[in-house]
Amino acid sequence: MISVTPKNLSAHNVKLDLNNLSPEQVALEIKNLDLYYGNKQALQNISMSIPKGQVTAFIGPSGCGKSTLLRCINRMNDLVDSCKITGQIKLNGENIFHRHTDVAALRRKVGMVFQRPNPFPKSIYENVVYGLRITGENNRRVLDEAVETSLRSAALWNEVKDRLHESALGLSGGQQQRLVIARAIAIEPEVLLLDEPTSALDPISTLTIEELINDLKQQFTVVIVTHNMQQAARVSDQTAFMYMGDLIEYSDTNTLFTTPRQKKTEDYITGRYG
Ligand SMILES: Nc1ncnc2c1ncn2[C@@H]1O[C@H](COP(=O)(O)OP(=O)(O)OP(=O)(O)O)[C@@H](O)[C@H]1O
Repeated sequence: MISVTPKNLSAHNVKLDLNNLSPEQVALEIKNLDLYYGNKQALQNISMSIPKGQVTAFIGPSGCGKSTLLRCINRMNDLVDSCKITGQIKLNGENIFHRHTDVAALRRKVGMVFQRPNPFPKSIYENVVYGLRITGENNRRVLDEAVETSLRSAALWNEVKDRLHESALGLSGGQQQRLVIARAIAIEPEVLLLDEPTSALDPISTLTIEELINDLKQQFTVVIVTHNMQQAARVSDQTAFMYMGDLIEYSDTNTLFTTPRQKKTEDYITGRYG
C-alpha cells in the first residue's frame, strides 16, 4: 500500500476556488468534452478550468485517459484518424476546436514535452532555435539571446554554454529532457504540456526537472501527466484524478491528497488500486 505524504504541501499556499475563477485567472476551460477512438469512448463529459501561471497535474491508473486529455489541448489527437471529439476547450476564451482554428498557431501557444527526451540530431544551439527558425527568424542576435534565455529558464545554461555547437545527442538523458523543455519555451508558448516528463529519467535528473517545473510556472501555465503521485504532490498546485475516462475529482493538490471527497480518489491515493 502506498502512502502519500506530500513533501512540500505547505508550499501550496495559493488556494484558488476552481469553480469560481475569474476570466483573467483561467488559462484553459474544458467543457463537456467527450472523446472516442472509433466506438470506444476514452473521455466522458470532462469539464474543468485550468488556472493561469500554475501547475495542474492529471493523475490516475493506466489507461484512464490522462494522456488523451493532455493531447486534446494542442490537438495532437487530430493525428489519430479514428478520433472523434465533442465539447469545447477554450484557450483565452476561444474554442480550439473551431473549424477556423490555425492548428500550427495553436501549437506555438501550447508547447509539449513527451516522456522520452527527443532532441533532434543537431547541435544544442540548433535544437533551441528550431521553432524560431521555422517562423522565419534568422537574426543572429535574436537567436543567440533566445538560446541563452531559454537554456537559463530550463536550468541548463551553465552545463552547456561552452558546447552550444556540439551535438545534442551527446547530452545525458536528463540534460536532453531539459534541452527539449528549452526548445519548447524558446517560442514563448502560453501553456506547456508535460506528458510524464521524468518517467525515463534517474532520480537526480527527476529532481532537477521537478525544481524546474516549479520555476516554469512563473512564466507559463503548466499541465503535467504523471504516474507518480508523490511527484504530483510535489510539483502541482491543482490535481485532477481520472478513472476510466471520467474526471472523478479536481481540487487543490493539498486537499486532494489529504482529504479527498470521493471514495475512488481515496482508494487510489492510498494504493488500493493502480
Ligand atoms: N491512438 C489510440 N487509438 C485507440 N485507442 C487509444 C489511442 N490512444 C489511447 N487509446 C485508448 O484510450 C484509453 C486512454 O488512453 P491514455 O493513453 O489516454 O491513458 P493514460 O491514462 O494516459 O494511460 P497511461 O498512464 O498508461 O499512459 C486507453 O484505453 C487506450 O487504450
